[in-house]
Amino acid sequence: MTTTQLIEQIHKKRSFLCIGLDVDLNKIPKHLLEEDDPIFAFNKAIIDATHQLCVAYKPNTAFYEAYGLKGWEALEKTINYLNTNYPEIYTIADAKRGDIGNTSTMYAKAFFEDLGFDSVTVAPYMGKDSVEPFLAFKEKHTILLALTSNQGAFDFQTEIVEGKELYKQVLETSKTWTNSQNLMYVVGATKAEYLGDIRKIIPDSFLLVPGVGAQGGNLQDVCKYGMNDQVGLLINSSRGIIYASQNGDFAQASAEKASELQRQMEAILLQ
Ligand SMILES: O=c1ccn([C@@H]2O[C@H](COP(=O)(O)O)[C@@H](O)[C@H]2O)c(=O)[nH]1
Repeated sequence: MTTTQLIEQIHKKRSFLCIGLDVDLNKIPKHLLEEDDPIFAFNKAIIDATHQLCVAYKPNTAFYEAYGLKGWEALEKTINYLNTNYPEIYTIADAKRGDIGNTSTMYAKAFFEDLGFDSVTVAPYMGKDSVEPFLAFKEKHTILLALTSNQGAFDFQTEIVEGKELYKQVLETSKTWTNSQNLMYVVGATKAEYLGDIRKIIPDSFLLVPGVGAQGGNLQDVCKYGMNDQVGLLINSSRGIIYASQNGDFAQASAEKASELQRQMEAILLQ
């Protein structure tokens, strides 16, 4: 999906919500454990109940890799289900990859060609030759970790290196890479006060913003400092939506949580 198509979907649905599909078998309703593929059964129910309220889904691959082959198969079934039934939905593989060039190429093939995701998250710290193999896929987006939502972001990302915070160096340097127009960036909702500075460096890029809900980030603050005239934000919530209930009504409960965020987004878009 192109950036233009993503923006069209945001306006059509009056939503820039991304729902995180971080499936933990200890947290899903017990009756689903009797299914052949409980992870996919859970995802399918959540997707069917929420797809009109969001523009994107973001499975974090850790939650699939943890279950070995069955987990990877569930991930494949989930992305196939989305691409077949809801092609208007933007898909993000939150895999945080990045390695020497030939290895990055194989990661890019795995997520873009084999699985068919629209985008993948990538760590920037191995530099240009570790990220450009992802950017070589011109129809896809590469989402670079810039300023993450966790406390550990202050260990390195905000450290001053040669007079400038490291995350700012990442933003500025990444703009010089081949096909950098296909970059998006991860900025945690818990770091909303940094968004003003971030927008000075990358005014036009889309930001994937996790950390609303369970991690305490505030939607209004993120929009105040991070929204641009193309919206430019995908706000992710995972646990806050998908684990709204552990009972038979879990899908409906997730839709209610997603709807709460969508209504707030609609009000912000109308301002
Ligand atoms: O800086 C980051 C980067 C990625 N994440 C991921 O987003 C979701 C957040 O889940 P919640 O349940 O809504 O807290 C999860 O997959 C993280 O690994 C992040 O939180 N922060």
